Amino acid sequence: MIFKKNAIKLADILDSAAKSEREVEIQDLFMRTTLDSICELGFGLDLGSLSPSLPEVPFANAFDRLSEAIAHRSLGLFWRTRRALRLGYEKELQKCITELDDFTYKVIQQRKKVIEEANKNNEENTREDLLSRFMNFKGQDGEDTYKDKDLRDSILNFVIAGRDTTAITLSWLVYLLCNNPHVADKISAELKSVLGDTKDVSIREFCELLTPECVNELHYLHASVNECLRLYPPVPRDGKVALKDDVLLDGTKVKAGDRLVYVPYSMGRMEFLWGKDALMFKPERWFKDNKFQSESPYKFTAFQAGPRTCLGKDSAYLQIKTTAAVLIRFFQFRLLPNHRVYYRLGMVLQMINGIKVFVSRC
Ligand code: HEM
Repeated sequence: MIFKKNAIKLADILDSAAKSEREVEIQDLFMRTTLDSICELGFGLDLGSLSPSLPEVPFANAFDRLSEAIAHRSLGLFWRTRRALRLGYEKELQKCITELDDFTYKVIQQRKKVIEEANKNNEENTREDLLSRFMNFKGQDGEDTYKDKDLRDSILNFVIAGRDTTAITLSWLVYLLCNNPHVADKISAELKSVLGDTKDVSIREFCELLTPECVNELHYLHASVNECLRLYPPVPRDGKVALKDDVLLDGTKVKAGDRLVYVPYSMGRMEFLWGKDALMFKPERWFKDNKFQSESPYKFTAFQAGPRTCLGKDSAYLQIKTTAAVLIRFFQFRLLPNHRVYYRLGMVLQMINGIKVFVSRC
């Protein structure tokens, strides 16, 4: 399974950092882990960004610059004029779009060739990645349902939605566990009670034991991930446009075309929603009578609510919990003294200089 494979690659990199007592920037490693996973799921492509040499990945680089440029557009005035004149961040944004387009269209053309070749040889196209599935859709006239531009948009949408969000959650989780080691201890105890004693088990053997059914039983780990998403939602603010006149629950009138913004970052920290200890990282708040209790998505808004709720939520939990279980079982993390963690301006709640940690084996 893709998530386990990449969790093992990540663990191997951390293992060598632990042996050489090197500091690591773990947000970058998580970004590589989730990028490789989503590219394999989405394109059926092994980008190899998590290989031991940690190569420069132009595709990922263009994504990061694009996110920052879009955030500048949403804050700045006169962006249409800047776009027309290709000034400042608008120039950068166009450059990033071209780089991402070139990469994606190349992948689409390569896949088309593979499918044409298979058709010629009367072989079935059995590839299961999203791109291949989208390409298999045909209209009644036998024509492709999705044109190249639709394929580009769908695939990039999945990469944008799936890479940063999951990596950012893992990064903040490590940050929170470094500051709350008693929570890491409780997760370790839960791993032991669900998987048994894994003292003499290798990382690969541990991953074998970690079936999706086992991952589902890790309620305290799930609660810790939810606490992390409550305090540090990867999509910290989100905007909507009203399609028709409406009245909000508190009586506020909304007109068709009005823009509304909701802010999961603030909602996750409101005392009237979460109590006096709203700012504390406390996985226990997700348990009632010793049983894990989920919250309404209109209160816990990290994945949004309603018909346009996140499509990748289950997949995200599976990857986050699988990766976190491996890391917590085999490693301990310590924040680098004097490394200050700051938010980065962007569409998502990334850290500007990442998160630097020392890592050691448990
Ligand atoms: C912790 C991880 C994640 C968080 C917090 C998250 C959050 C969100 C949020 C807030 C939205 C709504 C955005 C909007 O409409 O304005 C969304 C939509 C979406 N997400 Fe996620 N996401 C996560 C992981 C993923 C993953 C791993 C995938 C794909 C494998 C994914 C796929 C999608 C898709 C396709 C949509 C669009 C749904 C639609 O418009 O109908 N997400 N996500």
